[in-house]
Amino acid sequence: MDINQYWSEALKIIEDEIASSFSFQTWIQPLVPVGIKEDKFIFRIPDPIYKDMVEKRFLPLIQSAVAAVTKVNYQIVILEENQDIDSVVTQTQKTENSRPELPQNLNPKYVFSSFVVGNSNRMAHAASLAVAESPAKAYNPLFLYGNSGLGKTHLMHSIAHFILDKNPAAKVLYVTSETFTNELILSIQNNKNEEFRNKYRNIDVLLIDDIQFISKKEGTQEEFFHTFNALYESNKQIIISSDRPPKEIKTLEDRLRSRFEWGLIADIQPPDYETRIAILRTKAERDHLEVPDDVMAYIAKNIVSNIRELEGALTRIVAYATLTTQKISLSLAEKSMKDIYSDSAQVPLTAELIQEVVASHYNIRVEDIQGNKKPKNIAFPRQISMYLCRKMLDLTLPKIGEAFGGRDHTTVIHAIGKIEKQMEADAELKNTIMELEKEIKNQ
Ligand SMILES: Nc1ncnc2c1ncn2[C@@H]1O[C@H](COP(=O)(O)OP(=O)(O)OP(=O)(O)O)[C@@H](O)[C@H]1O
Repeated sequence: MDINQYWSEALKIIEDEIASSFSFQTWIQPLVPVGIKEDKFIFRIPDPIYKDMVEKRFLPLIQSAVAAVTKVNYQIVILEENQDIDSVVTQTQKTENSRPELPQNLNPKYVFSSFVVGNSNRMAHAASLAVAESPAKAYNPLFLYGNSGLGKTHLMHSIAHFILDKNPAAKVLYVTSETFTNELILSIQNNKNEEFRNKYRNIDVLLIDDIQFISKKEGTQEEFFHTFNALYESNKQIIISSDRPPKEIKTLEDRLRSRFEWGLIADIQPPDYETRIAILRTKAERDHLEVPDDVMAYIAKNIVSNIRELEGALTRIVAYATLTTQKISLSLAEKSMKDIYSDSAQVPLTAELIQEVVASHYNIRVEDIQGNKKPKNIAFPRQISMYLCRKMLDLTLPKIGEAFGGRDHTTVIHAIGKIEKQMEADAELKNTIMELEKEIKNQ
């Protein structure tokens, strides 16, 4: 078994042990196993703010699950954000292992061959391929934009894989703008600005995801401006993604906006019906699933604007069939999707909807939930709303922060952690939150 297989077996054990599936999704699923070195089973976590919480609450459980699967009592190590995997092993092993490793934050499944091309993404796909084939020669920068869940990250990782396959020595760096910001702040705090600059300016290809989040951060914009110039002037490729085009990113400095427009801007639109069906077919084939055509058609008709949700619906139907030991059929699909999609066709599930329901329950105004006021009678419902947004919506932490008046993602994670902990101790609160969740679903 390889490390990923070990981890997927261990995950099953952990999932059985953790009572709350939400805790499992929030704290355990983001862990990415990256290597077994000597007596250590090593993970990376996409956001450093999770590390502390995972170590405090779940380390013994992770350790025993890994031991049960591997039959070895590994020490569990979660890497620090900038920590290199080699820094946790001894010198002897380092020399044996000199082959460059794939950047750990690239998803191996996000490659060009698994990307389904349709009218909605043809241009973005062609531009990405051109950039991957001739970095810094075709379009520089390449700016990809589109709504959530439409394949921007998939295309960016595909470019990185393609370049690395052709030239394993290429220095390719993929980061989210959130990581860029966090690393910049850390470098300032620790007086390591030189190191930060070396890291970001000494590369061949920089891919930076979700750039819209630097819009309110002047210091980050300043640093990114210099990073951009240094790379561009030394003829290095820059690829940027955002949920909107440069001209719609508010409070972005003009000098950055104009640079983003220097190269090629390509948008990704929601897929048409045929592409949605093709994506579902590809997924079913890849996962060796037998899914009747009418079931595919049912999913593709109901989920139109987000590919992550499209794939999620298929997964849900397959899971439902397995759990209830039935064959996948149209009626089973209808039943399994009823909870989420029946009424939501009229009122889409959004952060605003969650804020409205919570505000009305606590008798406060939605604007207060979204605003900055600190009294407990407002701050507490706000934290509950953040928790529910994370639980019920497919939104990243920065996107939730944005829905609450542009708050930082650390505030969101703090709120989620706090509400989770209080729910464990307070059955009444748990009940209230479950009722709110039901009410939101029934809107
Ligand atoms: N054309 C496609 N073919 C196959 N799978 C796709 C396609 N587009 C998106 N997907 C899949 O949909 C999911 C969401 O895509 P991705 O994470 O790239 O979206 P995104 O645009 O970066 O969203 P966000 O802005 O929320 O980060 C992924 O699992 C991805 O593999």
